[in-house]
Order: sequence, then C-alpha cells, then structure tokens
Amino acid sequence: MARIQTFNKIAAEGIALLEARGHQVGPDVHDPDGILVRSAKLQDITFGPSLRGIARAGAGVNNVPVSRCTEEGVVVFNTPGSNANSVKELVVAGLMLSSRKIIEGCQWVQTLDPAKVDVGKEVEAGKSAFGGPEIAGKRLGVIGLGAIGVMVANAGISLGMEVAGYDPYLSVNSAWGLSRSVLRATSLEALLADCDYISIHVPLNDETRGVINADRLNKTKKGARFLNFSRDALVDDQAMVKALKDGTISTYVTDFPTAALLGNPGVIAIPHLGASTPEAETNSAIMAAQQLADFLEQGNIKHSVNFPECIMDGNGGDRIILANKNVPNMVSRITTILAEAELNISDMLNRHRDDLAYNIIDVDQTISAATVEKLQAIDGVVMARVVPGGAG
Ligand SMILES: NC(=O)C1=CN([C@@H]2O[C@H](COP(=O)(O)OP(=O)(O)OC[C@H]3O[C@@H](n4cnc5c(N)ncnc54)[C@H](O)[C@@H]3O)[C@@H](O)[C@H]2O)C=CC1
Ligand SMILES: O=C(O)C(=O)COP(=O)(O)O
Repeated sequence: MARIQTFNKIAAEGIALLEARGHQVGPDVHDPDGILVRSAKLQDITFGPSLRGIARAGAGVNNVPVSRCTEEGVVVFNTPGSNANSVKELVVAGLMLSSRKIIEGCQWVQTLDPAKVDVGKEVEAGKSAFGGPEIAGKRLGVIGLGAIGVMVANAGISLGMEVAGYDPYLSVNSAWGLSRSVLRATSLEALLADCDYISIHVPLNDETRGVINADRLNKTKKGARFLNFSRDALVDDQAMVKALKDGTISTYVTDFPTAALLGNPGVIAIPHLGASTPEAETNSAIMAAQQLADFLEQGNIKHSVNFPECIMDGNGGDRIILANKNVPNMVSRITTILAEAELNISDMLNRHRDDLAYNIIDVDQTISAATVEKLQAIDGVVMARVVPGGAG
C-alpha cells in the first residue's frame, strides 16, 4: 500500500482507481509516497524522503519544481492530451467571443429595465453597437502544435478559417494529426504579422516565458485578436495592455487573468476554465492515478516529464528500480554489487533521458536492505529502491 497526498480536488474516478488498488489517498495523508495534483503550486513545498512520484492530472507542469524533483530522484508525470478537447472547445468559444461583442451585448441587455422600456424594441434599436466580424475566411495563427494546438488548428479549418501553425519542435504524432490544409508559418514573427486571430498553446518554460513581448506585439497585424489559454507569463501583460490601448490588439482573451489586465477594455478574462469539464477532469484523474500507481507498484514509467519512459513486465520476483547520472561505467558498477550479493539478474531495462538514466532490474532472489544501501552509495546514483510487493 502506498500513501498518496492530493493537493487539489481530483475527480472521484482517479481516487477510486487508487483506492481499489489498495492505496491510501487524500489531502491529509502524511509522508506521502506519491502526490496527485492539478494546478496547486508545489514550488514552496519541502518533499519528505518518502516521496517517489508526483502526478499532475493535466498538461502544464510549471507548478511543479521539476529540476528539484529530478535531483531528488522524484519522477514527475503529466497526462498528455487528457484535457485537450476541453481546452479546444473553450478556444472556439474564445474565437467567437473575441469577434462578436457577445459579452458586452449580454451585459447591456441586463441593464434594460422592463418597467421603463419595451425590451424587444430596445434590443433591436441598440444591437448595432455590438456587431463584429465572422471568423470564416479569416486567418488563424496557432503557436504550438501539440495536443491542444493541433485540435485548435483543425477546428479553425472546420470553421472555414485559413490556418497557419508555428512549432519548431513539432512531433511526428502531431504532424500526423494535423489537417493538411494547415499552412506552415516560417517564423513566429511571420505568424504574428499575418494572422487576424492568434492562439498560443505552448508550455511555460524558460524559453517561452514572455515570448509575447512588446517587440513582437509591435510586429503583430493591426487589430488582431489574441487568445491565451496556456499560461499568464507567456505574455508580457504591460505590453499587452499598451497594445490594446493603441489598437494593435483589438481583444485579448485569456484563461489566466492577472491584476494588470483587470479593468482594461478589450480584455476577456476567463477564470482558468480550459480543463473544467467533467470529461477532462475524469480523463486526467484516471490517467494520472494509473501512471502513479504503475510506478509505485512496479517501477514502470509512462508519460514522465523528467524521467525516460521505461516499462518492463515482471517475473514475480524482487525488482530494484534505480536512477543514476548518465555517465560511463554505471551499469557495471551496479551489476557488480548485485553479483557480490549473489543476486541473479533475470531481466533488466536501462533507458536514459538527457543526463539521467533509469534502470529496472528483476532478480531471482530476495534483495536485502544492505544491498540497496550499497547501490545508493554508488557515486552518481540518485535513487535506488526495491519496489514493494516485487515485480509480479
Ligand atoms: N487553460 C487550461 O485549462 C489548460 C492549459 N494548458 C496549457 O496548454 C499548454 C499546451 O498543452 P498541450 O497542447 O496539451 O501540450 P503539448 O505538450 O501537447 O503541446 C505543446 C506544444 O508546444 C510546442 N512548443 C514548445 N515550445 C515551443 C515554442 N517555443 N514555440 C512554439 N511551439 C513550442 C511543443 O513542440 C508542443 O508541440 C500546457 O503546457 C498548459 O500550459 C493545458 C491544458 C489545460
Ligand atoms: O492541464 C493544464 O495544464 C491546466 O492548466 C489545467 O489546470 P487544472 O487542472 O484545471 O487546474
């Protein structure tokens, strides 16, 4: 049994999956082996020595201190694609909201006093203040063509838009999913200069922080509508407010409101609702719970953002999982210690990702605590554990 602490409300299906597998789950669990989280910020949390894995039920992991986790041998998971449709649908709504003055119009209707005016007559007389262009035939630029960006680009095509995409790291999988009608923008600047509607779908990291800055906004097509359903810090708020004031951007739709944006005309601020559908919440919770349980129970790693993918069927005996710096001679040092302990390796898988290697080693005999200590003491070993319950 593992102890799993939750940091947000996680859909019941995910919790039920873990409980059905015998694990203790909840917000008050102490000394957790695993953490299950949505958007709660974990940067200021000190992790105890028992922590082995963190599963983010969702896509973005900027709320998790991933580098610190890697150094401490903690595996971080996310759930790619689990909430992409939910975000895509809200982006489609955002396109419409950015184009037609639906929100202002609805707010105005609520101000009409039926005791004083004929509402139907007043609506017909006042509606011309709330017109806006159709999106069909206009050009949509999609920055980042991953799980969400591909769906948004394809939706744009279905809605009769011309669509251009920009993603220097486009995966083969995304390329397969992308409509052939989507044009390739040669650079971010070219996309910004050419598009009437722009939607950004990239992770927040050191490369993308502030990617939409004053300089790029100055080069953006006059009157463009900008949609940000990714993260607040991708966009320089002050520069965006200025671009809204001078008409460079006509509407900024954001799922990540900040203090600097509130009260500015042209801002449509949504309270981070992109993934708030029962379907997305259930998908994400189940995927996160499954991945975390598979790792805690068997050491298998799928959809980690800091460890390599590593999955091996067990043979029913003891299993060691071990992470080490990806430097020469590590495997021989590990296997020497196992041989000295007269342990016979029945199966072994070694994978690496950047500077980190991960090993799953199944042995025919029982592994002693002393052997695990020796493995942990090897210079360059970040983490070594016997998976409880063996590799069956
Ligand atoms: N509003 C909400 O509730 C939600 C927001 N998100 C946000 O959306 C982001 C994207 O989500 P997914 O599409 O599921 O992730 P993903 O990992 O499938 O796609 C991200 C794409 O961005 C591309 N990319 C990375 N750096 C880039 C750069 N500098 N320029 C252009 N493209 C770049 C990658 O190659 C990848 O194709 C997440 O990281 C998260 O921050 C995700 C889900 C829900
Ligand atoms: O998956 C993501 O990156 C999201 O932004 C969704 O966040 P949430 O799980 O709704 O707090």
